[in-house]
Amino acid sequence: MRFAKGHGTGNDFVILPDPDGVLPLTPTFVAALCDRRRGIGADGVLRVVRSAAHPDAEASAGTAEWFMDYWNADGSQSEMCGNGVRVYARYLAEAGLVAPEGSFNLVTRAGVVPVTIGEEIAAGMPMPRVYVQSEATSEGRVFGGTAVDVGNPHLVCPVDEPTLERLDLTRAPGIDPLIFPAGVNVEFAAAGAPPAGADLYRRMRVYERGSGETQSCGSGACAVAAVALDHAGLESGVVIVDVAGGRLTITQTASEFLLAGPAVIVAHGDVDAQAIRQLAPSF
Ligand SMILES: N[C@@H](CCC[C@H](N)C(=O)O)C(=O)O
Repeated sequence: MRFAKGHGTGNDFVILPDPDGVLPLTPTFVAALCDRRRGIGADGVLRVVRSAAHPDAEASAGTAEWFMDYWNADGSQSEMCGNGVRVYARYLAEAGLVAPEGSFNLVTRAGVVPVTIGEEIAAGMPMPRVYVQSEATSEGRVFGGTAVDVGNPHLVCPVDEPTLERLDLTRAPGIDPLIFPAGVNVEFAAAGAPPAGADLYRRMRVYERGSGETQSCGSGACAVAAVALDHAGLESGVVIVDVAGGRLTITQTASEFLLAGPAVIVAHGDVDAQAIRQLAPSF
């Protein structure tokens, strides 16, 4: 089975080219593929499939040719993956499936996302909805936070820099299942001085639903930026969000919420699906 490997600010993905939607992907197979010792290893899987060939995207096939079929490392699916969109776009461009520069639309489970390819890749994310206060718990500490929907669910907890540094995210933070019945991605964010050209600055760590602590989460950075702008009373602005794997720039205007940053493809190869199947017998 052909695959590529790519990442956006250290958020890494196995990319499976499957234009006609014939690969019988299952949660156990995806989890085995993402296993960092016995599989290829990744935070998630991006199946590259035509919208017309996937039941979750058929309705948008007239608007956009390609569908991002995103899976978390544990085999669950999510509505949105901001870094996934950007890495997927880089893959399409390098494979000659879209123009190497310029804009096109990509279907996701959270709707159609406009993407612009240049040195960096920018995704026009769904407008965030900042909706309720909640809490996360970690190592017996309770952190107040704000729930944000960016197509997928997030809980953004402001912390100071020493706390951010010390947090143990090897275990999932506790969350309120009544507010987040389908789980939630939890971001911890510390404020700092904005670099030139930015209105606000945050450093962020994230525990992703279905993947654990990752080096970056694009939709999480958007959620952090949305809360930062909201708390600052700004309806538009540029927010720089630094993550372990690099820097993301989020720009809110009256009509757009843009997520921009690097996205690279680092490898192409063949994976032995039979060997993966032995880890995941139901494939
Ligand atoms: N890393 C992604 C988000 C992936 C999905 C998330 N784990 C979820 O379950 O919602 C990003 O870059 O946005």
